[in-house]
Amino acid sequence: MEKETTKKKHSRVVAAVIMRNDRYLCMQRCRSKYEYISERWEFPGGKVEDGESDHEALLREIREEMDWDVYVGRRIGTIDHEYPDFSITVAAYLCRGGDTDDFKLLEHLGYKWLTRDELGQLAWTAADERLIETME
Ligand SMILES: Nc1nc2c([nH]c(=O)n2[C@H]2C[C@H](O)[C@@H](COP(=O)(O)OP(=O)(O)OP(=O)(O)O)O2)c(=O)[nH]1
Repeated sequence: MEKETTKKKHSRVVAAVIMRNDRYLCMQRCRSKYEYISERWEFPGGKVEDGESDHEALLREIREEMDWDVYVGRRIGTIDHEYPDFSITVAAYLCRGGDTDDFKLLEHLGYKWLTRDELGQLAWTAADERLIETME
């Protein structure tokens, strides 16, 4: 009974949907204790810290994960998703990076630039699968 009433931890997450020409930057997460996100594909980003704006969080996360500076554009979607152990609200922003891949994979296993039609080839996190469905 106790377990059923225990509230899951909720986090606010920002994700950078980085476009170059007609391609999207897709990043593969590392192994995780949660099998449902382990090695899944995602848009780079992470949890928003207290007192931080989405914009600040995105710039900080992309620097931490990729040592890269991006231009953050408009918000393209917000998804509330409940995973078995926690829940998140992901706000996705359309972003642009430089013209070359001069970033590092400090926290990811790999990356791919894919067109909208190719995105379905990857094993995305469940939240991102829903986000991608909403993208034209
Ligand atoms: N970064 C990112 N996280 C996502 C996406 N989709 C999705 O479900 N998530 C989930 C996976 C994680 O549980 C959570 C983000 O946490 P994170 O581990 O990437 O961020 P963080 O570095 O701030 O977290 P932490 O390791 O310090 O706890 O949101 C996405 O597109 N990008």
